[in-house]
Amino acid sequence: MENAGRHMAEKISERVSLDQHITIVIGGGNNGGDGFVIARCLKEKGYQHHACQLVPDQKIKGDALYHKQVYEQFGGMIERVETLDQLKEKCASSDVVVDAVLGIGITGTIREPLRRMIEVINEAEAVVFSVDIPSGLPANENEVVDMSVNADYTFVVEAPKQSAFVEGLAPYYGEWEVVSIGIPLAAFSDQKQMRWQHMDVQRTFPKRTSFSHKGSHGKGAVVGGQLSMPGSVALTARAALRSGAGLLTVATVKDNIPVVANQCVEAMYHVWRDDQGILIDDSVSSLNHYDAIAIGMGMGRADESQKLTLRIVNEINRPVIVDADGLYHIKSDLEVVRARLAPLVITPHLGEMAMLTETTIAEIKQAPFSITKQFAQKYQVYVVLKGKFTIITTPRGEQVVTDTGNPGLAKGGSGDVLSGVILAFMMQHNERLPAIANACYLHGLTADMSITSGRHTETDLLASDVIDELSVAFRTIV
Ligand SMILES: NC(=O)C1=CN([C@@H]2O[C@H](COP(=O)(O)OP(=O)(O)OC[C@H]3O[C@@H](n4cnc5c(N)ncnc54)[C@H](OP(=O)(O)O)[C@@H]3O)[C@@H](O)[C@H]2O)[C@@H](O)CC1
Ligand SMILES: Nc1ncnc2c1ncn2[C@@H]1O[C@H](COP(=O)(O)OP(=O)(O)O)[C@@H](O)[C@H]1O
Ligand SMILES: [K+]
Repeated sequence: MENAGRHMAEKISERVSLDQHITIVIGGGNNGGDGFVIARCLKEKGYQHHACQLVPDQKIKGDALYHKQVYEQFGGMIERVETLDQLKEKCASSDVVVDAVLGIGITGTIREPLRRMIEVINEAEAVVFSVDIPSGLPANENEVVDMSVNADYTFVVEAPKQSAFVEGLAPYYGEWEVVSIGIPLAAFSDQKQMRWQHMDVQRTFPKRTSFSHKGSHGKGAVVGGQLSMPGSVALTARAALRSGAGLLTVATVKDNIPVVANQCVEAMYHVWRDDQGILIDDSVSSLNHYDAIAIGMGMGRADESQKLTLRIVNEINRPVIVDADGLYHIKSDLEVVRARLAPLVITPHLGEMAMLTETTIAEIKQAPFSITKQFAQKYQVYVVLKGKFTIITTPRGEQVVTDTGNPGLAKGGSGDVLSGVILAFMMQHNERLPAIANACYLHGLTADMSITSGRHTETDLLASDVIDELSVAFRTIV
C-alpha cells in the first residue's frame, strides 16, 4: 500500500503544479488506504490538499487505518464528509480530485450515500485521477456499470484489469497507466497480467543465428485470392516476407498470378485449380511440404472453396492460420476443427467471432474474454479476436491482450497483413503464444509509429504502408 500510494503521488505531482488544489476522496477499504498514503505524500511535497473521508471511522480498518494514523501523525487533517453538499463544496474548490473511494473489492450495486457521491464527483469540473480503478467500475467484463466515476486518468496497480480492455467499460478509465509496486502480482491478487508489452516482445523475439539459411526461417504458403481479390493474398505474402519468412509461396488462381507477382517479386507461385476464378477442391497434400499455411484471405465463400478449406484443416498436419472467408468455411463443420491435432489459429474480427459462436457483436463486446476462451477450449484452437484491443487465447485458455494499433488500421487489408505477420512468426518461433502475440503487438505498433512519426495519418495509412513500415517497429526490439 505504501509503494502503491507513493508511486501514485509521484505520478500526480508530474501532472499537477504546486499552486493547484487537490481533494482526495477516501472510502473504507484498501483503495481508501492508498488514498491516505497519497494524501501524506502530497503533503510531504507541499501540495494544498484536503483529505476527505466519505465513510464512518469504524469502516477504516487494517492497513488503511494504519496509514490514516500515519497521515495524522504527520500533521495531516482528515475531514469527515457526510453530505452531498459538503462534497460538492470540496470538489468545487479543487482543481484535482483523487478518487480513492472504491477499488476492486466492490460487491453488488453501489450503495448510498457513495452512489450519489460518485455522481457529485462526475459533475465536478476538477480533473479526476482514479486510484487503481474508477470507483464503482467492475474489474471484469460482462458486468453492468451501476454507477462509476468517469476518470480523466487512472493509475492502475501493477496490471490493468479486464475491464480496461472492454469497449463499454474502458472509457471510464480515461487515460491509464500502470503503477508498479515492486511485488509480483500473484503475491497479493488473483488478477493476472494479461497485457502483452514491449518487454515481452523483447524477451521472447527469436534471434537469427549467423549460420541460419532460408530454410531455418520457414517455408510458408498463402492460399486464397479468388479472381476478384488478388490484393488480399499479395498483402499477406508481402507481410510474411517482410516479417522474416524464409520462403513464401502464394497459391492462387492462374489469372491472379501476374497481378500478385507484380506486387511481390520475392514470392513463388502455385497455380491453384479454379472454376471461373474461384479456388476449388484439389489435391491438398502438396501443402504438407510447407512449415505453415495461411488460408482464407480473399477466397470468397463458394461451396468448392469451402470444401477445399475444410480439407486443408482436416488433412494438413502443419500449423494453419484461417482468416476472413476461411472462417465462414470452417463454421460449416466445426467438428473438423475440433478433431484436428496440429495447431490451428483463427483470426476473427468481432463480426466473424459472432458468426462463429452464433452470438451477436454486442454480446462479444460485453464478454470478449469468456466467449473467446470458451470457443478456444472447446475447439482446441488459438483465437486472435481482433479489434482496438486484440485478445489472444490458447487452446488451454491462457489469454493475453495487445493494445497497440489505432483507427488508421480500420481499413480493408489490415487483417490480411496481420495474417502474414502471424504466418511468418509462427514459422520462426517454437512457442505459439509468443509468436502470435508478438505479431499482433508489432502490427499495431507499426501503425502507431507510422502516425507518431508524422509519415502517415489515421486517414491515409494503408495496409500496404504498414508492411513497408514494419521495419520501424522491428528496429525497436532487435
Ligand atoms: N490487496 C493488496 O494488497 C493491495 C491492494 N491495493 C488497493 O486495494 C484495493 C482493493 O481493496 P479492498 O479489497 O479492500 O476493496 P475496496 O475496493 O477498497 O472496497 C472495499 C470497500 O468498498 C465498500 N464496498 C464494497 N462494495 C460496495 C458497494 N456495492 N457499495 C458501497 N460500498 C461498497 C466496502 O464497504 P463495506 O462492504 O465494508 O461496508 C469497503 O469499504 C485495490 O483496488 C487497490 O487500490 C493496493 O494498495 C495494492 C495492494
Ligand atoms: N481502432 C482500431 N484500433 C486498433 N487496431 C485496430 C483498430 N481497427 C482495426 N484494428 C486492427 O486492424 C486489423 C483489422 O483486421 P480486419 O478487420 O480483419 O481487416 P480486413 O479483413 O479488412 O483486412 C486488426 O488487426 C485490428 O486489430
Ligand atoms: K478508485
